[in-house]
Amino acid sequence: MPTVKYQRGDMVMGRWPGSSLYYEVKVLHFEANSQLYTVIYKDGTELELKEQDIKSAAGFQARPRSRSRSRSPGRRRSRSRSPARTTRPSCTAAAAAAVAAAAITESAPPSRRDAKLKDSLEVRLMPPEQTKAPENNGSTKHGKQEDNEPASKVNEKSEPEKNQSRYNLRRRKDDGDGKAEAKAERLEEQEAKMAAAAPPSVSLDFGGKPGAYFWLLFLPAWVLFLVLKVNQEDPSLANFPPPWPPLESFWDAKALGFVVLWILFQVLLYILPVGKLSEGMPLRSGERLKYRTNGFFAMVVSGVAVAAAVQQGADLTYIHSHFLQLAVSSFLVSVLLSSYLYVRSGRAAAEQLALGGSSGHVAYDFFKGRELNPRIKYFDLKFFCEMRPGLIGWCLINFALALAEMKRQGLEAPSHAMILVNLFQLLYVADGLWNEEAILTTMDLMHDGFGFMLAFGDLVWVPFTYTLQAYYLVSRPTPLSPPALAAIVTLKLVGFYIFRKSNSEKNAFRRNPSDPQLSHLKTIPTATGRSLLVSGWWGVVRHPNYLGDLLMALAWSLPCGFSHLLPWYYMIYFLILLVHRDSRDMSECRRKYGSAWDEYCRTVRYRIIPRVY
Ligand SMILES: NC(=O)C1=CN([C@@H]2O[C@H](COP(=O)(O)OP(=O)(O)OC[C@H]3O[C@@H](n4cnc5c(N)ncnc54)[C@H](OP(=O)(O)O)[C@@H]3O)[C@@H](O)[C@H]2O)C=CC1
Ligand SMILES: CC(C)=CCC[C@@H](C)[C@H]1CC=C2C3=C(CC[C@@]21C)[C@@]1(C)CC[C@H](O)C(C)(C)[C@@H]1CC3
Repeated sequence: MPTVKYQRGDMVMGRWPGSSLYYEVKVLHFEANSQLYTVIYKDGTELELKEQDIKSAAGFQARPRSRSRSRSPGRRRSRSRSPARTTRPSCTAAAAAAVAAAAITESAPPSRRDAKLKDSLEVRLMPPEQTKAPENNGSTKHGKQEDNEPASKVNEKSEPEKNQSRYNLRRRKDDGDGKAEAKAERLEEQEAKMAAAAPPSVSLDFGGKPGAYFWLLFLPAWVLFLVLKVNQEDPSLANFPPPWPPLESFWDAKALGFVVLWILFQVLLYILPVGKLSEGMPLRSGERLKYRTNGFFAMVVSGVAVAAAVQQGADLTYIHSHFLQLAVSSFLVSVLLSSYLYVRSGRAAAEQLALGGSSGHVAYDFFKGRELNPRIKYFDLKFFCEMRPGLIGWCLINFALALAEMKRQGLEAPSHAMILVNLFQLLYVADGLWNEEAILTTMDLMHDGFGFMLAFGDLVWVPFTYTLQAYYLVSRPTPLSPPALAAIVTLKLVGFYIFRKSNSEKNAFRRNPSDPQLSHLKTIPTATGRSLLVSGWWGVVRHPNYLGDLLMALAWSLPCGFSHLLPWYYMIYFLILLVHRDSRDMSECRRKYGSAWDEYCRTVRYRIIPRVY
């Protein structure tokens, strides 16, 4: 039975991942299964550390002040420059990177010095509060674009503070020992392993364990409610509950057949060796997965196939008349898929699990998803489900609903409102698939596990609730005046512009921070080595992409008029989803980036809507 060396509340020295620096940390928790301690640094960053990365404070000595002045400023200057411009580092991680660099260059043997220095700069160590340099003048304020200070200058400025909290980086027994180099290598290996391990969930979102049960029951029930509601002649809220159809009408084997065929058809298009192979963001293991980003191709081929089928006499209005059965069939597929995902996640290695999905509670983990990138050979299940069957299916259903409207209302062509809804949503999906690579830097792909929430969201929620506006219009003619039409189109285009530009800016920056086209942007360095954009779109609000998306959502509902709440459902749901996503992302980024995130939030004060929220 292993003993727990450090107890909750103990103040100890914790090594910062990727560096040899130790900072004072408080032990919050010990997880027996993973043998990891959750510790909190003074800047609020929480990390999981192995026992060997924790030392008692007595094993350290404060670093003598005089030695840090002996380095060559010229050399440090060249190394401390970041490819993308950064804000002045005096009170941020860059200062600590310089501090770390200084400390390491003194203690490492000359042959390893450069590599160590480079490593520490790449890591951009975030100091605990007391290592920060003083906020010396107004020019250090973020938002001002300045060159990086040479490391020496930063060090000298922060010297008084540094001495309170900097510690000798080497273990004492390494002093003067010729084997230091080999030890450093072993240390680096340990660091890599530590970074790869999946820490257990620290806090559970979505209401935790009881929340998981709630969502597992509520989400399918809500889709059923909406589908039944939109079929009511008078879908007003007062007309409640919607009539319950006979049990046998929920099931149609042919509908299940169509759903399965559609998914298989999309699988076939996905695996065709057509289109670019894009690299995902680095995983905790350092690996970068490859994704076949041929979504736009898949959409075009699907469109041609559907058109050919209609030409051959296929009646797409079947989708309208069997909406409920198709939704139920897709639900069954999503449950089977989620069960498979949950079972296979039991065999996944620790570093393949999402940080938030390994609570150990079956319902929660089933709902949230455990495995980050479940794959069958090169077939990435999460990426495929998010971008193909449901998303392209959404357009197919919208098109079928336009045909159903013509049939139901005896029209030669779809109504203006139906055309707007179809074109707007087609543009949204086509854009998502055209820029498919950008999905690789979104929360779902980078952080969320693949479980019921996303499987159901991708296969049921998107195709059967995002089409409600078109479904609503099938039997409810909604005339639009030319000025209303023009105003709605303008709103859609403005929203789309903000959405696309901001998403592309972040994606380009995450892929290549030194992209010359982004060199005008100001950034805040963080302890993880990644920077945060603090100007451009991401300097206006913290989620400019959500703002654009919400404006587009408004433009999708407006063509349906104000007679009922039902076509406004997407707008309301989306507002709640994005506000919740924003707060999930805030806590995740706070955990990841510590005080650099706080600094970003101080600089960019509003979350989604400038000057409002
Ligand atoms: N139609 C729909 O149903 C839905 C649409 N969407 C849309 O999908 C798109 C992606 O959304 P989502 O995945 O939620 O979130 P984002 O694409 O906004 O990704 C958030 C991540 O971006 C990074 N980031 C945050 N701030 C900065 C910054 N200042 N500089 C650089 N990187 C930053 C962080 O990740 P890191 O630092 O780790 O890179 C953060 O975790 C959005 O346009 C959204 O509107 C989303 C949900 C549903
Ligand atoms: C309530 C519930 C079941 C929520 C699940 C949420 C999912 C429906 C959404 C999570 C993120 C999504 C994204 C898109 C679709 C909806 C889901 C899956 C998206 C693919 C739509 C097209 C966009 O262009 C996009 C690629 C930016 C977007 C990415 C996020």
